[in-house]
Amino acid sequence: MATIIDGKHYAERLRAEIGRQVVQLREAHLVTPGLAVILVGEDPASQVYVRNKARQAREATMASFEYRLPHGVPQEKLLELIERLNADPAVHGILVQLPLPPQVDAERVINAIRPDKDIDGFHPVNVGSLATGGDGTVPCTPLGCMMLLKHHLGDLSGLRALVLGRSNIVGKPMATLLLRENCTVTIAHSKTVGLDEECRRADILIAAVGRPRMVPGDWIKPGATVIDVGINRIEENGKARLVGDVDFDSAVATAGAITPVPGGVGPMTIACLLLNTLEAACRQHGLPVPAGVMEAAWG
Ligand SMILES: NC(=O)C1=CN([C@@H]2O[C@H](COP(=O)(O)OP(=O)(O)OC[C@H]3O[C@@H](n4cnc5c(N)ncnc54)[C@H](OP(=O)(O)O)[C@@H]3O)[C@@H](O)[C@H]2O)C=CC1
Ligand SMILES: Nc1nc(=O)c2c([nH]1)NC[C@@H]1CN(c3ccc(C(=O)N[C@@H](CCC(=O)O)C(=O)O)cc3)C=[N+]21
Repeated sequence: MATIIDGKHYAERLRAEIGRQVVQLREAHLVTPGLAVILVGEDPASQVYVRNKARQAREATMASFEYRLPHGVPQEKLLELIERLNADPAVHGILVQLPLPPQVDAERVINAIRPDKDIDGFHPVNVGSLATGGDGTVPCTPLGCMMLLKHHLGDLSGLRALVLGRSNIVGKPMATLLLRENCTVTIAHSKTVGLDEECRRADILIAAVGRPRMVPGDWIKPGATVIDVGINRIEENGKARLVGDVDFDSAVATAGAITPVPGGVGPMTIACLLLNTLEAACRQHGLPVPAGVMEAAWG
């Protein structure tokens, strides 16, 4: 039986430590980190995430600003709002919830965010920084996955990692982070031939596909560490529920450790968003970025 990696618990501890750092920052330097979240349209799943982000930011005593724009909002209005937030000294982090409706060019919107306020790490400046080993913002979901992996495995050097999915927000930055930790990295996607065999070679399997329970237990190398990023809403026995990209019930018998859905990567994503906002606030005020936050939180 696999060890269940309790992302919810780790995220709670991390948020508590971030909260302590926020209080120190305010007491020592009169700075309150501010997070602005923009949601376009009424996608129910996005509404849940945005609500959770705002609530958890406030719990960490950060300032939270929420902007809800109608589905049909013209691109110019969205760009104007970003310009305003770019210039607002109370806002240190700006997140535009993806996906965006078709009349909006997501690339243009991301490019409009000031790179030092891009707490998602999606701006090309931050993407380039990650690729070349710089210290720009790392995307929240891969950062959260990496924290769980390092805490569980310690040194990742020489391990074979398979990243299933190559999106800009999860798969690609995840692969870059694993490479930085000296893993031997394979990236698989919808055109990959022999996916089951690729998976069976992996000591670390990251699933970020968006297909409910696509990875069965017999694709998993015995003892492997499995990080399930997928968040899929399905209906089962007449009830709505969330499942990952991995078939948890069969995977738990083969894997050495596995993250559940819900309660795995999702809560870590939000905790890392708050961490990125705290760090952005420090940088924007010319203050040192708090070191060892994860160690302080988890011991
Ligand atoms: N827990 C969290 O915090 C977060 C969870 N998510 C979840 O993670 C999942 C992935 O998200 P995201 O990266 O944005 O998704 P995308 O849809 O952007 O990317 C999906 C990737 O999976 C690949 N893929 C699709 N079908 C298959 C298949 N049958 N076999 C192999 N590869 C396949 C695609 O390949 P190709 O490139 O060839 O099309 C693509 O690279 C979703 O469930 C999403 O909800 C996302 C962000 C945060
Ligand atoms: N610009 C941008 N940045 C993102 O980081 C971003 C985005 N857009 N668009 C959508 C995806 C998805 N995402 C999640 C965040 C938290 C949970 C989360 O907290 N999940 C809980 C369950 C929540 C529930 O019940 O729905 C869990 O897994 O336990 C899930 C998914 C961030 N994303």
